[in-house]
Amino acid sequence: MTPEEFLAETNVPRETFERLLEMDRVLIDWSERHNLVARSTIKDRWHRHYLDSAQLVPLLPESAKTLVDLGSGAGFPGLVLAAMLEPEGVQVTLIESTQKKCAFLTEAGAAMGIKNLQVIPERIESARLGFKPDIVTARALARLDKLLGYSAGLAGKKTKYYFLKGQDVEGELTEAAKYWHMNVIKHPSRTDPRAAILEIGNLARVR
Ligand SMILES: C[S@@+](CC[C@H](N)C(=O)[O-])C[C@H]1O[C@@H](n2cnc3c(N)ncnc32)[C@H](O)[C@@H]1O
Repeated sequence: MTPEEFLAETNVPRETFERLLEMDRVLIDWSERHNLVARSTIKDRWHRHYLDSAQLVPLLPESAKTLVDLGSGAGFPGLVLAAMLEPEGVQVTLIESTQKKCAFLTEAGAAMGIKNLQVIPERIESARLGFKPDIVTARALARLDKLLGYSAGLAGKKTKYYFLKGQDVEGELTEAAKYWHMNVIKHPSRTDPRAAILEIGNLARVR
């Protein structure tokens, strides 16, 4: 997928597209020196990473004002969502424990001219938000049970969770159901027929 094909697929406003192109310029520059995303995925990054992230936007509640992305890595999905949701006034927080990746996220966010962005360079387990986010997102961070443990520590009763999940989503749901009550909607992925997006609400621990 080319950037122009991404634009046609998502129909993002021109200004948002320019910001994503700027993110990509910084990503490619850093990728020559650092391993930010798997090298095998760089050629098809507009499909594998940008579209994979952008597909979350139509699923998110319009009333949301705060979003926290866990283990953001090179900014997927968190930095893409920050660019796409800034016009809606959504504040985006990225939590990432690797300092080098945080430096990338901060530099890319500044180059993109994004103002609704906060990068927390800490482990999720020790991060203190000071607010209960409306939305928590994550991709390729941990299996669902562990993700929910991370999330529950940060979130409030009304928080909704959107996790991009791979092939073993059913196994992860079965495992997590031993420890968590939750309402789950499983959305098909637009980028990978074997993958799914889990939308989770009403999360509570099994007692
Ligand atoms: C496999 S990468 C995925 C990155 C990105 N979400 C993506 O899908 O491209 C997982 C990222 O989570 C970060 N990470 C892992 N455990 C973490 C923790 N406990 N707290 C914060 N970040 C963590 C790692 O440093 C890494 O950048």
